[in-house]
Formats: sequence, structure tokens, C-alpha cells
Amino acid sequence: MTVKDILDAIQSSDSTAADFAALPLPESYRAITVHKDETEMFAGLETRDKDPRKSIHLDEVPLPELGPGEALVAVMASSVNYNSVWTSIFEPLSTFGFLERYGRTNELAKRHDLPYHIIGSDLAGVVLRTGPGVNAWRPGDEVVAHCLSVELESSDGHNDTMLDPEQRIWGFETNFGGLAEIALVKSNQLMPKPAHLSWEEAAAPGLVNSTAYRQLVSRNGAGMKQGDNVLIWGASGGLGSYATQFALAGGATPICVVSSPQKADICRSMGAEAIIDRNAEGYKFWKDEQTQDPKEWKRFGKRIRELTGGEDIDIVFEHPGRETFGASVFVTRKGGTITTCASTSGYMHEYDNRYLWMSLKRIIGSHFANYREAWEANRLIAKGKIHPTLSKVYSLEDTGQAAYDVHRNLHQGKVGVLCMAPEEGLGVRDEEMRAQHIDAINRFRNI
Ligand SMILES: C/C=C/C(=O)SCCNC(=O)CCNC(=O)[C@H](O)C(C)(C)COP(=O)(O)OP(=O)(O)OC[C@H]1O[C@@H](n2cnc3c(N)ncnc32)[C@H](O)[C@@H]1OP(=O)(O)O
Ligand SMILES: NC(=O)C1=CN([C@@H]2O[C@H](COP(=O)(O)OP(=O)(O)OC[C@H]3O[C@@H](n4cnc5c(N)ncnc54)[C@H](OP(=O)(O)O)[C@@H]3O)[C@@H](O)[C@H]2O)C=CC1
Repeated sequence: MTVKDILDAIQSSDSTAADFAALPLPESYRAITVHKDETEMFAGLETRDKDPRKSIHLDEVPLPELGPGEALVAVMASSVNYNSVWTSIFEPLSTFGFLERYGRTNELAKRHDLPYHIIGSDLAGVVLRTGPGVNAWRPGDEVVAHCLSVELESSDGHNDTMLDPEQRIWGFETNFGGLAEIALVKSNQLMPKPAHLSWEEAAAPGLVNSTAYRQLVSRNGAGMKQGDNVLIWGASGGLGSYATQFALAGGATPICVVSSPQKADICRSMGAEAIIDRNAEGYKFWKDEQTQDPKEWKRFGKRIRELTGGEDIDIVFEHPGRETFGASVFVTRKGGTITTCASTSGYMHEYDNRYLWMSLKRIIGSHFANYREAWEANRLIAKGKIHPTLSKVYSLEDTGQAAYDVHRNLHQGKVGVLCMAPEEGLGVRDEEMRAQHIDAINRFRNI
């Protein structure tokens, strides 16, 4: 049995659940990996000079054993997330430490502690097998997977599964991720694939859409409401392109920050009106590595007031981190919220705390999303209220280049990867609904 036979079954219109259940599984499959013996390969280089094309490999790997509560999924398409960039440049630390730590927790988790890490935290594909105790899904189901892996043995995670002490991001802190022909997930990562999207379109939103939903919309995040002014950094990037859509769909006003006229056009085409080109306007929040420039925070805030008719920001959607955080805290209105999920430009933030406490602002840390939040975010995609922001699609062989593009900020929106899918455009099951939304679905394509 080969991966090709699985693909034939997926592409055949009359395959049944029983056919998929009866398909023998291959002993091995192709997967994107980083190697444990290469974690020091970029030692001494600046972050921007660490090249994912050198550390990312395409390997033939053995199929992992399937455990209770798990599923093996044939991956038709995946997408590149920034966490795979971090893994591939071994920053801020090597992900093999996560796999070792997970491997120490129990016998079955030992599977994850390998000399290679199969990366990737998104997928769209077809369930091949389910483990003992899985009732909600069966072979042949067309699915997407969110990337929250939890054990839920502790009471801590039972109000909000993100608070589980054994919470991990699949394909980053666990092995057997989505940039591969087959992936291993927990069955409570599975969600229905939106029927009007192709495999690569369906695989694109997952991680960033769920993260933006929790960070901006959910009560666990900023709890955005109608009329809020939302400052969105990187508004046409992975997270930002969904945050912008959530703001617009929720009756808020996005103030989109981007770095080129082309990206400004994309935001405009999504429906945003208030746009700041940080490059053209030349904001320099740091005078040097140690010193910020409050005059620049003020110039930025003045520009925001021009765009909003004199109002300040209710919610900042933060992720660049060190470079922007001081400005983000400053421009937030009295009682407003800075919600942060990342620190791309550096995690040691500095801000003037007087502007936080005297103006009763709040900083909220946010990370991915619980199953319910991921489900709600996926539901909005399935209903055509929020759309994928897929720009370019690469083959599995070219994943290194795809990760390089994201690392060097050469991309727009989301970058897709075909895994088993032999070409783009396959997997659409609801052509009628697709036709209704085709312009929005294609908004980011090939720009
Ligand atoms: C969905 C997509 C998401 C993204 O893309 S996010 C972006 C990518 N992700 C990242 O960049 C994050 C990568 N991860 C990390 O950098 C690290 O993962 C963390 C900094 C988050 C955590 O560091 P660590 O070293 O794993 O663990 P410790 O929790 O810092 O533990 C170190 C020791 O400190 C002890 N400790 C923790 N809290 C306390 C406390 N409150 N008081 C006293 N000790 C504490 C622990 O127990 C432990 O101890 P002992 O070394 O002996 O085991
Ligand atoms: N905690 C979590 O759950 C999650 C965390 N993340 C993290 O969030 C970060 C962003 O991810 P994602 O949106 O997918 O990445 P992208 O690279 O797709 O988008 C980020 C955008 O941010 C802008 N940006 C980058 N650097 C700076 C800077 N120094 N100052 C201002 N703007 C900047 C860029 O837009 P422009 O050039 O147009 O301004 C860029 O396109 C990553 O660090 C990632 O690891 C992502 C998802 C989930």
C-alpha cells in the first residue's frame, strides 16, 4: 500500500467510509522535518540570516503508531505558519527540547521524542484511521485540524483548555505535524472542512484565524465590540488578515498598519479605510537598540487620531513585540486593551508604565485558542463570513522556500503547501456557495 492508493481513494467520487477503513496504511510517508543533529547549524548568525531552506528537509519517515483518542489523517494540503519559521531557525530555542519533555511524560508520548521533528500546525485532509475511544469521527471524513493538543488530566484546563498544564501546539511542541503526507492528531483537534474551499484554501486559515479570533473577539481575549477602534499591526499578514476581517465583520473600525502601498491596497480591498504605511511614514520608535523615542509614539498617535476623527485606540492587536510595544501602549485609549500573542521582533518589551496605570489600560496575553474558539472561527469560514487569505501555494518539496518567504516578510496573507494534493483547486464540494464568495476567496491570490 502506498500514499498513491490513498490519494486514489480520496479522488474517487464513490469511496465510502468502509473503503477508507479497509485501506491498508503505508509503512512510511514523506514529511517536512528539521534534524536534531543540526540545531547548532546557524550558531553566530543574525536571526534574519538564518535560512530555513538549509534546515528544512523532505524525508521519508515511518508511520507512527496510532494511540487512543487519536487519528491518522491523509494531508491534502497544509500551510506555513511562523512557528515553523521559529522551528527551522531554532529560535528562541530548539523545539527538540519540547519533544524530549513531552516524551518523558508517558509511554505513548515517547513516540514524539525522535531525532527528527515533523513540523506544521495546519492541515486539510481525510481521516484514515481513528484510535480507540474515538466516536465523533470516522475514516473518510473530510477535515481540517486545529493545533491545540491537550491531555486534560488536570482540573486546570477544564474551564478553558488553553490553561491545561500539558497544553502543546501540535507540529511545534509535538511531532507528526501537518507539513507531511500523513499527520497524527488528537481527535479533538478535528473540525469539518469548509465545503466551498479547495484543500489548500481550507488549510490556510486554521492556526492564525483561531488565534486572531481568541485574541480579538473572544471574552478570553479583548472581547471586541461594535464601534471599537482596533489597531492591527501587520494587517495583511497571517494573523492580521484575519484580525482585519473580524474587525470589519464585527462592526469595529480596523486601523491597519502595513509596510507597502501594495499591502495597503489589500487592506482597502478587504474593506478597511484607515490604513497606515509604516514604511512610507517612516516611524522609528527606537532611537537606538536601548532607547525609545516617545516623540515617534506621539506622531503615530496623532496620525491615528487623523484617521479616526480624533479618537484613540480601544484595542491593539499586538504581535511584532519589542519594536512596536511601547507605541502600542501609548496610543491605547484610557481603559483600552493591548492584546498580545507574540514578539516577532524581540520578546523583551519596554514601555512607559505611567501610560498604562494612569490611564487604566490592560495588557492581555493570548495564545492560540481552545477547541470551542477554533471551532467558532472555522464555522465563520464555513459560512463564508470570513475568507482564507491564501496568496501563494508551494509543493511539499519547496516548503523551505515557503518558510524563507515568511521569515523574510516577502509573502502576503498565508502561504499554502500541497502535501498529497497533486494540484491546486481540488476538494471543493459546494460550488454554488463558492461562486458566491469567489472574489473574496481569491483576494490575496498571486499578488
Ligand atoms: C500557535 C502558534 C504559536 C506561535 O507561533 S507562538 C511563537 C513561537 N513560540 C515561542 O517563541 C515560545 C517558545 N517557548 C519558549 O520560549 C519557552 O518554552 C518558554 C519561555 C515559554 C518557557 O520556558 P521553559 O524553559 O520551557 O520553561 P519555564 O516554565 O521557564 O521553566 C523553567 C524553570 O522555572 C520554573 N518555574 C516556572 N515558573 C516558576 C515560578 N512561578 N516560580 C518558580 N519557578 C518557576 C520551572 O519549574 C522550571 O524549573 P526546572 O528547570 O527546575 O524544571
Ligand atoms: N501565540 C500564538 O498563538 C500565535 C503567535 N503567532 C506569532 O505571531 C507572529 C506573527 O505571525 P503571522 O501573522 O502569522 O506572521 P506574518 O509574517 O504572516 O505577519 C506578520 C506581519 O507583521 C508585520 N511585522 C513584522 N515585523 C514587524 C515589525 N518589526 N514592526 C511592525 N510590523 C511588523 C509585517 O507586516 P508589514 O510588513 O506589512 O507591517 C508582517 O507581515 C509570529 O511571531 C508568530 O510566531 C502566530 C500565530 C499564533
